[in-house]
Amino acid sequence: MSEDVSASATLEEALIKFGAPLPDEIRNQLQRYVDALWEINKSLNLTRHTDYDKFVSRDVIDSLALAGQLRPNEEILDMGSGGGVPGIVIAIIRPDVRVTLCDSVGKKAHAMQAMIEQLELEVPVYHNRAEEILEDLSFDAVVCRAVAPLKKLLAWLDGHWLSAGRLLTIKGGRWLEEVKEARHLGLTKGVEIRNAHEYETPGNDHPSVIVKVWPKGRKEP
Ligand SMILES: C[S@@+](CC[C@H](N)C(=O)[O-])C[C@H]1O[C@@H](n2cnc3c(N)ncnc32)[C@H](O)[C@@H]1O
Repeated sequence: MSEDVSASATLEEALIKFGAPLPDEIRNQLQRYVDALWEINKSLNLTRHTDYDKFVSRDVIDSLALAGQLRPNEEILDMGSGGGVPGIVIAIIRPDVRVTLCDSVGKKAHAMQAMIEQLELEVPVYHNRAEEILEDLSFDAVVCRAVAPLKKLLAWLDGHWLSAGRLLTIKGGRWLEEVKEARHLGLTKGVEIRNAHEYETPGNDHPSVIVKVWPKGRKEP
């Protein structure tokens, strides 16, 4: 366990913080995923973190927060999953949600495929840009973390809202500036944007925010 729980948290602490008393089987699977990713990351740069507890306290907590915004039976696309954050965590802790992973970089998609097989999860993994997938498949929500500024996400999803459903993206203290930037570029005209959930992560001064975006005219999803 980390000495300084204010700066980082163990997996157990992260789960307690989110009031997620998960069955042992799911908790063990989550631990297996974190261990597998950590092992792969020694040879392949899938997460920028070098500190295991920090990875758990930022990435896993973000994923748990996002998982809390999803409804039973929803079908979601994790855009730019990298090493599986938040998609693999959501697939493990929310077996009632159907997750699809994608990354535009082949080595990341292949590493995720290997972890999905190791964890025996039924999760499709695509080596594609999310926009390409949205040409053929439909989802209730697109989720993403640390992929791009809001202006880029909105530009990519423009014209794909029927198949994207809504966007749930994790942002930091600058999220309102990102909204202003996107508005200035005329990228917010067709959408509603709202702070759907705010939460603290260990060692961060600013709360993290889950920003929800959906097409104008549609009832808030
Ligand atoms: C900084 S990484 C973040 C990975 C992961 N979401 C996380 O939080 O650790 C961003 C990832 O998004 C991928 N990416 C960027 N644009 C994308 C797009 N339009 N569709 C799919 N993947 C994309 C990149 O290849 C990269 O792996």
